[in-house]
Amino acid sequence: MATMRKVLPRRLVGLASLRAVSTSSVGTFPKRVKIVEVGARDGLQNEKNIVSTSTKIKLIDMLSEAGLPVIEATSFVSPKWVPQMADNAEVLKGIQKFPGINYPVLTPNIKGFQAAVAAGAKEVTVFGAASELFTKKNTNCSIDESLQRSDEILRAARAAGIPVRGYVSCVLGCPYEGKISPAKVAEVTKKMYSMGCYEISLGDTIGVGTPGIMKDMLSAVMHEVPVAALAVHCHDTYGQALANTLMALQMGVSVVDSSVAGLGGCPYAQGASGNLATEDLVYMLSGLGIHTGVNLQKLLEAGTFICQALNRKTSSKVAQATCKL
Ligand SMILES: CC(C)(COP(=O)([O-])OP(=O)([O-])OC[C@H]1O[C@@H](n2cnc3c(N)ncnc32)[C@H](O)[C@@H]1OP(=O)([O-])[O-])[C@@H](O)C(=O)NCCC(=O)NCCSC(=O)C[C@@](C)(O)CC(=O)[O-]
Repeated sequence: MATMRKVLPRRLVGLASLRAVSTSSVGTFPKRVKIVEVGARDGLQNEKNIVSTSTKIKLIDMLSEAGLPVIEATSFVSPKWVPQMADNAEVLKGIQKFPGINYPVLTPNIKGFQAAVAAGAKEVTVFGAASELFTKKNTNCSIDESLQRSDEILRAARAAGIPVRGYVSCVLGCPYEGKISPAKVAEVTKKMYSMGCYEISLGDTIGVGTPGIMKDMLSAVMHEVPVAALAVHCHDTYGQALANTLMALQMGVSVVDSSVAGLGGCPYAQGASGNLATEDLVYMLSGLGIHTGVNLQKLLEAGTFICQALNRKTSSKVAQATCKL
């Protein structure tokens, strides 16, 4: 390694180590992981300054070039609540649709679903939470009402042949209620699954979880919902996102949400910081010999592009390491 450092610029040392796939036991890790890239939606929704539509479109096109299999494109929420997503239809219509890549969009109610379909959405995502107070702050309703809204969308989507993904937020803690019981997470996740969500992403919305809490929560949820239908979505506020994700992988989860450059945060979750950086996730999975289909170099370019557009430093450790020549 010391020799490599002398010969190769630091940027390439990192990339070279990616090729040195670990031959040690990977235990029960999945052979493949599907990455759901949420940077263009979760990453940008919290930005105070409005990002131009053309920048959003270019970012998504670059992420498509990098080979991400699922890219959340935007959300059809109320522009009064999240002004940054007001150009949802233009973004969805403007992006290149790569064959084999899904571009789901968030829909909070039937109005959002209808607007999404009119703009050409082929997949939508409903979102709820395991916390009453967060649900109220985020969508101005109770958990039950939120589930009813999701159910209405699921019925309409079924009739239109549109697959629906689901989110459950605050699975490892809530900014307003604090601790959330694994039983409550399991209950809400089970309801969403029974209503017809093909996959449910469990969100550590404010990034307070640690691997032990992730294990307890997932154990409870996996009693109710098959692990093949679960994903994890970790914010990195306390630097635990990669460790929490690794725990989930060891427990059989093979779908992981992440955000290019570690962008992210929910405007209605006080204290929420960025997501797990996709670059860091891809680097770790690659080192474990787990297939993602993502081209790290192109992903890094997408991260550089959006950070320059936002005039901010990347939160990805891999991007930081590979840029300092
Ligand atoms: C759910 C509502 C709409 C309720 O908001 P409300 O104010 O109770 O709704 P309303 O029905 O009274 O409507 C208010 C206005 O919004 C309009 N409206 C109503 N719906 C829509 C729509 N779909 N699209 C466009 N416009 C809409 C509606 O027409 C009306 O307009 P007005 O008559 O005043 O001119 C609102 O609370 C909302 O949009 N919330 C979304 C908040 C949000 O986007 N949060 C971030 C996403 S969740 C997240 O980030 C967490 C996650 C997923 O990443 C996972 C994790 O980390 O845990």
